[in-house]
Amino acid sequence: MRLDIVTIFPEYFAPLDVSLLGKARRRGDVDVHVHDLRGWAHDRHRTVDDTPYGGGPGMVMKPEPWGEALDAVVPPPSSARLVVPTPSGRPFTQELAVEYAAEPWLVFACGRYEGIDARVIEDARERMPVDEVSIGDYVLAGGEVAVLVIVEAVSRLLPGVLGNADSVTDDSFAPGRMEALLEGPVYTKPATWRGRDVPDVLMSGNHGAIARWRRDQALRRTAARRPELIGRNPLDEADRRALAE
Ligand SMILES: COc1cc(COC(=O)c2cn[nH]c2)cc(-c2cccnc2)c1
Repeated sequence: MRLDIVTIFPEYFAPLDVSLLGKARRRGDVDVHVHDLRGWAHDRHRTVDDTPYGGGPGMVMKPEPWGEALDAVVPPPSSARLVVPTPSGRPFTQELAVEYAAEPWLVFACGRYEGIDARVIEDARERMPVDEVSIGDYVLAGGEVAVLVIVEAVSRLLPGVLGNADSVTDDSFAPGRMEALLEGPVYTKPATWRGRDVPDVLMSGNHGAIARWRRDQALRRTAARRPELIGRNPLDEADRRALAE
């Protein structure tokens, strides 16, 4: 997979060498290229923003540098999938992460200020798929952190990046599973820590009972923290009992 990232803060992406992605890069599974948008701002001050038409606070990113940058990074007629993190985007979900993990080429546009001139997205849509995605209902100063989130969620799904392949299919939001339950509590050695014991069932070796206990914990946690997700899961009698207790 090739990833291109266009930003006015290329240094934001130094962490990509140390995270999960570092391994994937060294293995050659991912090829990351970071580009400084100012490279396509030709005035003396390398200006990338200007005041918004119609007035209002803040600044808007100018279309010309973006147009030239995207033409250079994705030379026509080639096509990549353009991902633009923005508070006004559609929700970035595990399902979309799985979709992105299957893409050969993703290009990320990091917006700053109040956003990017809308014509940049319109122009790009004429020659590549463009997704405006939100990683959450809050406003960041720029898209860089959102790109790090998306790139990490996607790269961990790439074959071989995670040590244990199972842990990806067991993800609570993995679309492969019939459900979207939150992860329940997890434990490791020591068996007793500060006077607190690991639940006996997990020490029992009874894999049926362990699976039941884990599902009950996930159901209860989901009902308590994300009740809106419960309805997405087919519940059997045992599930309903667990929720009723
Ligand atoms: C591309 O246009 C953008 C991008 C971003 C950075 O992304 C996020 O904030 C985000 C991404 N998922 N969740 C939040 C911020 C704005 C913006 C809008 C209004 C006022 N101030 C800033 C516009």
